[in-house]
Amino acid sequence: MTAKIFIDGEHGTTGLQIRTRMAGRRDVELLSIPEAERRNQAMREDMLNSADVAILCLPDDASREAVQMVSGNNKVRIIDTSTAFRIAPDWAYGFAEMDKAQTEKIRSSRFVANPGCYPTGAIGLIRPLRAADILPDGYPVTINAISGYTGGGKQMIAQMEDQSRPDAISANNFLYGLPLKHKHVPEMKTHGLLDRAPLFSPSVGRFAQGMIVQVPLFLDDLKEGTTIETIHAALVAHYAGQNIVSVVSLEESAKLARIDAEELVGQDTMKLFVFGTQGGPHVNLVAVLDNLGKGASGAAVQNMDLMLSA
Ligand SMILES: NC(=O)C1=CN([C@@H]2O[C@H](COP(=O)(O)OP(=O)(O)OC[C@H]3O[C@@H](n4cnc5c(N)ncnc54)[C@H](OP(=O)(O)O)[C@@H]3O)[C@@H](O)[C@H]2O)C=CC1
Ligand SMILES: CC(=O)N[C@@H](CCC(=O)OP(=O)(O)O)C(=O)O
Repeated sequence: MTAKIFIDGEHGTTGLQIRTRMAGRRDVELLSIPEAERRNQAMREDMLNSADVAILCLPDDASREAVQMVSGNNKVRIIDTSTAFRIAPDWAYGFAEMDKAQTEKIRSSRFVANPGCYPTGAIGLIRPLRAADILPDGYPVTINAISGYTGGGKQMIAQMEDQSRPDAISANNFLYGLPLKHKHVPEMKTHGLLDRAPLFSPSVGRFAQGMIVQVPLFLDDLKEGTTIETIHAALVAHYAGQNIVSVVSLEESAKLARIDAEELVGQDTMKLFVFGTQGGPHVNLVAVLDNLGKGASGAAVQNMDLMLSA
């Protein structure tokens, strides 16, 4: 059977990349609204209620409004890429690899919240260490990250690419989220299984896509006896049996002089690394992903495929 899919926000950054990933597929039929009508409420409502799966690629408020539009419809299933429902208890968090039970939750859920791009890296690194009791209660987790500028959607893309705009950004690399209240912190805390909100400092570089997320740790403050090897082994065990998240071997990581934020551009996978020196006091956990791949559009398609396999 062909599943009807409607991408609300199909002409935006995330929506367009989902459409590209669906091109040529025969198992799905894309319902579509012309770009000029993208904010036409009646057309959106009609499409939302005609779909088997609706993928919302909208700002938070518009996502909430879209969910309202299908409130009388108990057939359509929703994948929301915004921040609106990521810690809502009746929504499944769409990161299948974060936990052994998550695949089934996504498969059987009507409402799936696609994770944020930075949280995919951060939760991917932190949650296995919390689940294995390596990262103790109260540990002051810090998360530093750099994203390609497409992470800021159409507006930031224009600000970075069109220097004639009055609001053009000329910096090649900038820190933001300076009040330390980024919208991703609640989901990092909840799905990272943290008892204390992490301190998150994001940044943007002058490259379109790609991302590095770092979680540096002091070994002395982790579970007694923790080493770079035990951390690496916990990550390897956590991600065994799937092929989306890979953990790079310690030997391979030790040979690297640099990590490239653009390494996985165009791919829907994520790589995790554990850096440090054997016997040393610190480790740096690092995730590399495409903000629009496993960080957004690629993850949405993975979630859709799981839902359609129910
Ligand atoms: N870019 C990224 O890397 C990631 C994005 N996300 C999330 O995905 C969602 C979409 O982001 P992104 O694609 O980057 O954003 P864009 O700004 O690139 O695209 C958003 C699209 O939604 C449309 N839109 C905005 N408001 C409404 C409305 N009220 N009704 C109908 N359509 C509307 C916009 O139209 P118009 O052109 O008229 O404004 C645009 O086409 C956001 O919630 C974002 O947080 C998640 C992970 C990563
Ligand atoms: C570079 C940049 O601006 N990134 C965005 C995060 C990406 C995004 O749009 O947010 P979600 O992942 O929550 O959907 C931000 O910091 O708000």
